Amino acid sequence: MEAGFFSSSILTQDELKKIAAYKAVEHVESGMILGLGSGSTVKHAVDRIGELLQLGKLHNIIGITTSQNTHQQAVSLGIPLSDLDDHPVLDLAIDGADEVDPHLNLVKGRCGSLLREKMVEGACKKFVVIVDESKLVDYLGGSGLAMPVEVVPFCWKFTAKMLQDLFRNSGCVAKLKCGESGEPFVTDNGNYIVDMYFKKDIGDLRAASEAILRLAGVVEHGMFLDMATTVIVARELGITVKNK
Ligand SMILES: O=C(CO)[C@H](O)[C@H](O)COP(=O)(O)O
Repeated sequence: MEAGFFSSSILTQDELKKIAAYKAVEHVESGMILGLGSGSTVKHAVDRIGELLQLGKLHNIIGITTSQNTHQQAVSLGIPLSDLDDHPVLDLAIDGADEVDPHLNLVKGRCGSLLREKMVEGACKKFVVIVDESKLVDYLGGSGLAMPVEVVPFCWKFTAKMLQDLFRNSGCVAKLKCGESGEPFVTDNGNYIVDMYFKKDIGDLRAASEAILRLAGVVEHGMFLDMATTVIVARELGITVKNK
């Protein structure tokens, strides 16, 4: 584990995200096939990669994006893009996370991009996760915030009830993710998201993952187990880098 220290006073959460993002971009080398995650933290990393390309400090990068939003951002910055069909093995992916546990397991997908993120980040040799310290938890689900599951729209209430029943011992409440006007949030893949909230630790994460994926209406869940190779945490007192 490495640590670095800032000399400044109080930093905003967005400044911490930017610090983690810039640190992650230090892992990017010319010629890499790069997975570009989604969300407000990785947005800073994508901006920085675009800037380094324009300055001529990086060359021949090919990005593979995990959401329409990141795709649009990368296009606007002139980052050359491709996809997993043409590049099934990536050198590096950079992405944020909603929760990070002490074993570097993650909850991701509160922005709704978990399926493409899991496909892209599962295909990379190195996966660098960037977070501010608010994302650190003792166990997944421990923030009390949503653990997202992408489900097919067909009879989503049935699937949500099955998910809730699966984790009744952990006090699970499953709710449909909705937009600002109350309409169902629709993913880039045309699916819905059911958010699970837990009152207690769900215990064996592998068993939980397998049980969720066995439900026919489920497309993918937001637990990223044993995938991150490095987690960069920006804290008020400095950066911490944790390696697998
Ligand atoms: O998994 C994600 C999107 O699906 C994001 O990485 C996660 O939600 C963190 O977002 P942010 O960087 O905005 O805090």
